Amino acid sequence: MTPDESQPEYLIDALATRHRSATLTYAQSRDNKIAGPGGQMLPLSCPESMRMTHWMRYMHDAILVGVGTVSADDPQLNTRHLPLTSDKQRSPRPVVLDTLLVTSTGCRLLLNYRTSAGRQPLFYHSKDAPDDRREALSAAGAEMVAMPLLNGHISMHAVLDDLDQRGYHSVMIEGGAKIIASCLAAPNLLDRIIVTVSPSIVGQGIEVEDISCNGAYERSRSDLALGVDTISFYKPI
Ligand SMILES: NC(=O)C1=CN([C@@H]2O[C@H](COP(=O)(O)OP(=O)(O)OC[C@H]3O[C@@H](n4cnc5c(N)ncnc54)[C@H](O)[C@@H]3O)[C@@H](O)[C@H]2O)C=CC1
Ligand SMILES: Nc1nc(O)c(N)c(N[C@@H]2O[C@H](COP(=O)(O)O)[C@@H](O)[C@H]2O)n1
Repeated sequence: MTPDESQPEYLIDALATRHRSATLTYAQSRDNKIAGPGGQMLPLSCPESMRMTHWMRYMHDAILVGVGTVSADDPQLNTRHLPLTSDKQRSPRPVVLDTLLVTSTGCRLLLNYRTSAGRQPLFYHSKDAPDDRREALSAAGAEMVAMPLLNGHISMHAVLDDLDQRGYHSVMIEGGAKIIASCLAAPNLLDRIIVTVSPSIVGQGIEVEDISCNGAYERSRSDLALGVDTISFYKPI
């Protein structure tokens, strides 16, 4: 089953992939916040840009978040805002970076998989993660992949390489703040960055870097107005 509307042309162009392609994308306020105080999830995207985000999910093989995002938001990472996508395979494979395997076995990603409402989540973790956590998450439905750590973190390049070898060539990276910072710090990792900028001012909250001030990326096309939001597209220089 496919959505009853065609994929937006600007996304087909913006997501044109080569081998092993990574898109970093998230929603932020005008003052660069992606969440409220204490990591509280914020409804930043307007309905039109949220729909675009779900189109992006639909157009990638896998979707990656950090464990901080799973703990704070309990996300589903599916394409439910698109019409007629009851075929769960139309959603990208969920991927979680969880160094010490602290994810709750009751999280929605695992619950959806156990109830046949979502794809099996893939968890990347440290080889030193506790055995009992690995066993618990595995029993709850997660597929587990142990990785060596680089400066205390799982290497983003190693994860994308591993996903590529598993057949997940295009990966949409949604956050959160630490994952975004790691991606921006890793040379030659990202093929593109697509940021939804809401007109809201959040004040206190979790902040991300202003990409337009990052010397490694430049605008790849002019901004797009979607509802009340602005979508900004960047590519590596
Ligand atoms: N507005 C938006 O579009 C989005 C907002 N968020 C927000 O972000 C917040 C969560 O962000 P964070 O707490 O920073 O957690 P996070 O989601 O960035 O996860 C960070 C954790 O991932 C693990 N990790 C493994 N390898 C890593 C690597 N190479 N680099 C970084 N982390 C690695 C570590 O355990 C680390 O503590 C939540 O409040 C959530 O609401 C998350 C996604 C999108
Ligand atoms: N595009 C976008 N706009 C917002 O306003 C958001 N708060 C987010 N958050 C991201 O989406 C995840 C939730 O996904 P589900 O709705 O549960 O499928 C959340 O964890 C963030 O990654 N994104």
